[in-house]
Amino acid sequence: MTETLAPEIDSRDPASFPWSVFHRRHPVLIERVATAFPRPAAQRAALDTLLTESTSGVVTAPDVEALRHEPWPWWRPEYRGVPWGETPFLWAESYFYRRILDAVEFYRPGPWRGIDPFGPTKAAELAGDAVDEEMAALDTLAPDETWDALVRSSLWGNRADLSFRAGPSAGSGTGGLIVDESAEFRALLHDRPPGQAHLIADNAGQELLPDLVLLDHLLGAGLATSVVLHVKPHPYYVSDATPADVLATVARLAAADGRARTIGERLGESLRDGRLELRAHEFFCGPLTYHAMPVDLRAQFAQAALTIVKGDLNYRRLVGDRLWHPTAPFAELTAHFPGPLVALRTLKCDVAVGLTEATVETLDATGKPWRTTGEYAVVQTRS
Ligand SMILES: O=P(O)(O)OC[C@@]1(O)O[C@H](CO)[C@@H](O)[C@@H]1O
Repeated sequence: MTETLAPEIDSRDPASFPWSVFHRRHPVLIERVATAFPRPAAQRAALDTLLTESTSGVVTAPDVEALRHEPWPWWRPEYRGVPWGETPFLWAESYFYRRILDAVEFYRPGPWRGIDPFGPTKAAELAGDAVDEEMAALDTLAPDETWDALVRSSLWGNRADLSFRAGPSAGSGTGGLIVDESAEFRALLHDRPPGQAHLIADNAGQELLPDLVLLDHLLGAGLATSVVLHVKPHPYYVSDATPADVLATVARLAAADGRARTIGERLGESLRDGRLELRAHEFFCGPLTYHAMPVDLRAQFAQAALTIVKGDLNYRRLVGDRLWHPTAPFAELTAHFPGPLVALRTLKCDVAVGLTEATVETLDATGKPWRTTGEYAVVQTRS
């Protein structure tokens, strides 16, 4: 049971998934950030220093100059001098991404201020064929399959996370849904009076596009009176959606043909008339779980008819970044979250909860990793 907290995940074990994130994914990521733009040598050096420090050194304090321009309220002085792997994985990853922003002078007044270090990769994905295919597929949907198809593409869009492509563990096949509460999700919207629906976004590109289409559907089908889309206020994890990414995605839809264009134009209208509201709370870029949500954000979800929580990182923050037993009850672990919720998540880290004993046995019996490959997914609800 969950009365006692399971161990918090860290990245000290070289055989662990979090270790591979720091030692295999991050070098690829740093190289990409370093070369995506012709950066001055000082930025390249700062990125290299960060990589060396986070793989074989100890945690150092954030740059004072950077903090003057943008505070990072989550700095923990007790971690100074500690090997990165011995700090909580959730904190360490978050700090790593903040340090990337500092290395590329994201907050420092000057020419690099506000330039998204992941912008080129996100732009390439948004311009790519996969997005064209997703948009073209909208024209083939029969009305009676629309809901299921939109939920499916929002869910599996999470698998397309760009950080995944920086690592070796992306599987090719799709394992499938290992918790499927799609019917409960549907009921939460279809069998209740419509209210304000919220969606906590995850990645830009192939994930954000179907998220936006889903929100448009909620409005158009009368399943929500208004919708709120929560994104990161600034670049965070490699492919995380920012307000600029939302606007680019709406523009991409509106510039397409067929149904995608209609949806894009309608989303633009909804942004203008406030039926679709974009919010970007600073907390979304912090290393804390949602148990520690500030009161203003908590109040927003408390009055929501439903909150859709997207992706792997949001899931870790929702249930806690801990080595829970995979049968630990989802409802119990998310009881702290105000209001009804649904999690749409492909599994890309060690955290797994809410599975049945039989499912765990079947997955374990495959003899292959199932928690971290993105091949499996869950739709989990709590009313
Ligand atoms: O939240 P997302 O985009 O679904 O997934 C993000 C994520 O998979 O990337 C990291 C590894 O790079 C994981 O720690 C993390 O959970």
